[in-house]
Amino acid sequence: MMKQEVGKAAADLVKSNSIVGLGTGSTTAYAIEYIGKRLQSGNLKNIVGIPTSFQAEVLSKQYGIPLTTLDAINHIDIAIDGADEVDMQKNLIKGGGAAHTREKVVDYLANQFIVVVDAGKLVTKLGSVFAVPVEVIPMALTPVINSIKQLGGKPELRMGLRKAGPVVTDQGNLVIDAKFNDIPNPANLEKVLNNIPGVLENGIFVNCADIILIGEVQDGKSIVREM
Ligand SMILES: O=C[C@H](O)[C@H](O)[C@H](O)COP(=O)(O)O
Repeated sequence: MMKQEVGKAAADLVKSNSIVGLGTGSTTAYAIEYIGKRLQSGNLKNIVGIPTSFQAEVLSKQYGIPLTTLDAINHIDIAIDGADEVDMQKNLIKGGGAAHTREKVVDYLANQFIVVVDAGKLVTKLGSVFAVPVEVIPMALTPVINSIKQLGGKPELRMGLRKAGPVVTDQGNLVIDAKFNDIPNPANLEKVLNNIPGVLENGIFVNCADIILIGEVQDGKSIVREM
């Protein structure tokens, strides 16, 4: 319910004649659904979406949102995406759905990036609950795992659910979930992780989010507030 409300609130921020980054995950899925409904009802006109994953592409097609690629456009007006953790400085951990690499490309390009979360995603210290997803090319798996250990992280290869073996990303790579007990400097860890040979991208997003929309229950009612 909270996810639905916050997804709808974000969808309402999309204006006609705009290019929209469409994020990944269960919360953004509601935003995509409502954008589709607004198009259908004529309340929203002439938008084109840039999907951040195969999931976003499938959902957008299902809800009738026309899509394009980054080759065909020169800017993104607004992007809507979920997050796994949000700290007070609007730093994020993303990639719970293994989509953080494409999400980072699209979300950073957007003039306005709206994050949609429920209140359970808010943390005082980034990394205190969630591990940092690190997308790695398959041949580099072992050296990257060793490098993460040297950085003080606890790396775990993400395994599939209802699929034997590891999760494979939309790019055909693997995901290591790296748990750090403390991330004193998220911007620095983002750079250090991306500097390990064989790492494609990690899920720390710094200086990217403009608006955080938070869904929560107050007095038994679902409400949406801005951070
Ligand atoms: O890779 C997935 C994304 O970063 C999602 O946006 C993130 O995991 C949040 O997903 P959800 O809204 O399902 O919690």
